[in-house]
Amino acid sequence: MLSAYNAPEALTLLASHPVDLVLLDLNYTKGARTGAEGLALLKDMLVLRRDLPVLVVTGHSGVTIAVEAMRAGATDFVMKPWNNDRLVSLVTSVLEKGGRNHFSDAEPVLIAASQVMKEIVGEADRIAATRASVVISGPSGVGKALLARRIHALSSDGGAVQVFSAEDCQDLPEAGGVWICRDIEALSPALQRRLTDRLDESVPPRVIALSSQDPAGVSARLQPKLMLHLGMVTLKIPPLRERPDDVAALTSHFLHYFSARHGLPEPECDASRIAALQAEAWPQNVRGLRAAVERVVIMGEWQVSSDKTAPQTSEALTLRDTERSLVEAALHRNSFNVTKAAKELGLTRPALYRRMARYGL
Ligand SMILES: Nc1ncnc2c1ncn2[C@@H]1O[C@H](COP(=O)(O)OP(=O)(O)OP(=O)(O)O)[C@@H](O)[C@H]1O
Repeated sequence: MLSAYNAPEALTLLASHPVDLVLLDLNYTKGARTGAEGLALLKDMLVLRRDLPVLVVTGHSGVTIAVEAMRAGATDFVMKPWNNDRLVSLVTSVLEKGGRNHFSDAEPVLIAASQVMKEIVGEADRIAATRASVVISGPSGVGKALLARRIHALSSDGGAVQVFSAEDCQDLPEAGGVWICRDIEALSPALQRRLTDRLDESVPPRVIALSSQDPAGVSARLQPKLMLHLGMVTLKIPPLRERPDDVAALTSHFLHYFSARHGLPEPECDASRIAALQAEAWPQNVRGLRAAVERVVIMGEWQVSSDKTAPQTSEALTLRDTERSLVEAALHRNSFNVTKAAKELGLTRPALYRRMARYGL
């Protein structure tokens, strides 16, 4: 049996262990009475594991909130103070019925501890149930694809989702439904026109467009008619270095997750370690932090500033920084004429676009 005392802990356990059933107190924080926190956690758990049996336990907030929880996907509820025999028989019958689908359809957990991420996730959840298209922008590795999958998971389009990249897209998908399109700004003018036509149809696909450009960069590169459809809702995820609260929460999540996944002990992590991680630049954002923490788990020790890794990191950073400034300078010299800048840099236009997207230029 596993116990968690707050939402991030519960989600981490769920992502890293084969859980058959959850018993969820709808007011798990001392003094909480409305049941709102329990309902929010229930929703997050069901995003992670659509078929997870969850029995909610409710007292103060009464039967209305229990009914709301059932509507949101809880399997059943028990009222406080509960009768032990009834609870045991309920648990047994749910376990006997339940399919044991532990990991197969599990989505990675989306951790949002900072205020800014909470607001973005709140907005994403709010529009998830609609058919609105959305643009999610933010530098590489911040979690755009993860947020897009969450929107899909919470939407009523339970069906298949088509994920494709505009960069190597020769044609649009035939089927409708939900389309997650990476690097939307790289869509060719012809495909932009075709996409606009599809979105004008009576049953258009729902497009979740992702881009490493900021919203202004996206609208500068897409045709105005297409932007009218896509730009209805824009969510901008800031780089990880601007979200220290998320660095702390993600580190503890990944430590736990990878320890369970690799069957290894969880390395210690104190406040000074977290402070050091919060001071890092994280050029690859959450993707970089995730890989760094997995490495710590596998190696069994923190080597972030060891002799072996430090030079590699700084060399990688220097190369990256140099490339970024070369690309930026060439673009400025050529007044953002991509054809001329690409020629000057000895790159093809798509290769330059890729770098511009990578560096958010
Ligand atoms: N808030 C988060 N909580 C947990 N994991 C996260 C979070 N954000 C990102 N990740 C993880 O970081 C990795 C990168 O995320 P994702 O692929 O969604 O980023 P992206 O912005 O779409 O990147 P790119 O633009 O390079 O495709 C994934 O493994 C994802 O699960």
